Amino acid sequence: MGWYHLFYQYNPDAAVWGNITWGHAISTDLINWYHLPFAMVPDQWYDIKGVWTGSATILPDGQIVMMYTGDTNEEVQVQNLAYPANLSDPLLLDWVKYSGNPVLTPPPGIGSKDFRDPTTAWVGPNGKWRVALGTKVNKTGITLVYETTDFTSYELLDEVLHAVPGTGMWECVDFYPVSTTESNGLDTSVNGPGIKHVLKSSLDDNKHDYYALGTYDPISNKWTPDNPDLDVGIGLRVDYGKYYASKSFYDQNKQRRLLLGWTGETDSEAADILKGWASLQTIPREVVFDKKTGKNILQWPIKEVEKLRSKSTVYKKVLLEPGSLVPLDIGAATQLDIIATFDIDSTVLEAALEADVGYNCTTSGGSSSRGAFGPFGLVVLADESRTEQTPVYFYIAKGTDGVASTYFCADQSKSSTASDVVKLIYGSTVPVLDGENFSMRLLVDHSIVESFGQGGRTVITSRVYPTKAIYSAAKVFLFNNATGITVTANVNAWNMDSANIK
Ligand SMILES: OC[C@H]1O[C@@](CO)(OC[C@@]2(O[C@H]3O[C@H](CO)[C@@H](O)[C@H](O)[C@H]3O)O[C@H](CO)[C@@H](O)[C@@H]2O)[C@@H](O)[C@@H]1O
Repeated sequence: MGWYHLFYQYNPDAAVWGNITWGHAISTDLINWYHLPFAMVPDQWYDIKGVWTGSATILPDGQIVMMYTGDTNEEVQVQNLAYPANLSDPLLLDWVKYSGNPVLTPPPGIGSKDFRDPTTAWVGPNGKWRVALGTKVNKTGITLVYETTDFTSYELLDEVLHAVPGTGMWECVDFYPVSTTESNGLDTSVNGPGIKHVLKSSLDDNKHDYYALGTYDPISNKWTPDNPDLDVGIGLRVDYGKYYASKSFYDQNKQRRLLLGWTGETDSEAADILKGWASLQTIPREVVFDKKTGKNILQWPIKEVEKLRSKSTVYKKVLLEPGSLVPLDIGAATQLDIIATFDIDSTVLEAALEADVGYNCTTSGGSSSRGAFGPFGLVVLADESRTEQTPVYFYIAKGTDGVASTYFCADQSKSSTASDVVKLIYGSTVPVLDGENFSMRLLVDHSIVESFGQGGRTVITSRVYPTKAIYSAAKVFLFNNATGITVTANVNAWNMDSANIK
């Protein structure tokens, strides 16, 4: 009926985790939101210690089944059901917990605190619904699958969907198909030729979201990664910054798969308590398979965010000599959408024998550390003298084998003069194919910078806490700190209006 519903983990009592309740917000465009009364509170023995993560499944007859983890009075993780009290209410204000809860308790061999976060259900080859859950046995992260016809009684399938030793507890598992040939998203039950499946897990041990592409055989209920060296939890990350417990859903009206993610704070808990809130939802992202590389997903801010764009400033062919810094005059630079491309003379790169072998964003000296072919990119949330700044950049390294690798990094080391803030340098490699220039898109919004490298092949979410580079004092620069290449930049920057949150 035209509304997107977001249900989220919320503590009504404090800006720290606890008393977990289901917050509820609605939107027609996923950008402007209305907060509604809580959908569910911890008030039953089977969820009194918390109404934890769950997922909705919309059945063919329009019924909505909500399955969620409850933390019981004895701190056992169980799975429960809830339904909208009135399906014809477009706001879905009231939720009824199923009288037969819990519908699932930890099976033999699974710890009572290691059994949570049911996925949206999909239909198996026998017509039965399948639901996946995260768990661990010893240090092996595992996805279990249950089958059901009515969502009230379940059978655990013998085969686990997937398991990866050493990855620990898998939280908020997400499992969905992507088309390798079409650009539209797919409903969760779709499978067949031209389809790969993404398996995503949030690793409790290091609080990062990992994914891998693979093939799902519904007969054996086995998912096999395309590249076992890049398996779930040991390979690609959904986001290389502060980003966790993301979940996707299929937007049937616009035939796209959308991803919502949680970004916590990287300042102190005391600061969160003082300001009275903590954590953000990132701008929703559309997810597709990267047909060019065939090896990763692409994440891109939903089209609707562009409605917030106001004044546009364009810079064409800005020449960035080695060591240069160019201010961009775009007014108050705290709410921005910036797209920038960078061209280099590739013959210089080809002629080089090796450069920065073993480069790593996190252990590098950041944006001020100069190499032959990087860093170059944008500096955002900077004050005039750049005592505070958040650079986002590319860095090209060349191995002894002559192969060049490009890194996409975000450097928070000088993002704030405040002392109680984590200031890491985030990032990873990003595939840049022959003939492509280097491209990035940044969404800047006061204390968050969402950076999308090469069309969303590598994504980094940064939380930053500038004290000087705020409001009209916030500036943007182009920079090239490489010693061996001149870079030509093209930029389109939009100042962004605020979203309406009511
Ligand atoms: O709210 C519970 C749901 O959230 C998830 C995924 O984020 O689990 C989070 C988790 O950690 C929270 O509790 C910790 C204190 O016990 C706290 O330190 C942390 O900051 C919180 O996010 O909740 C469980 C239980 O505490 C813990 O094992 C997780 O890491 C999801 O799995 C839950 O459904």
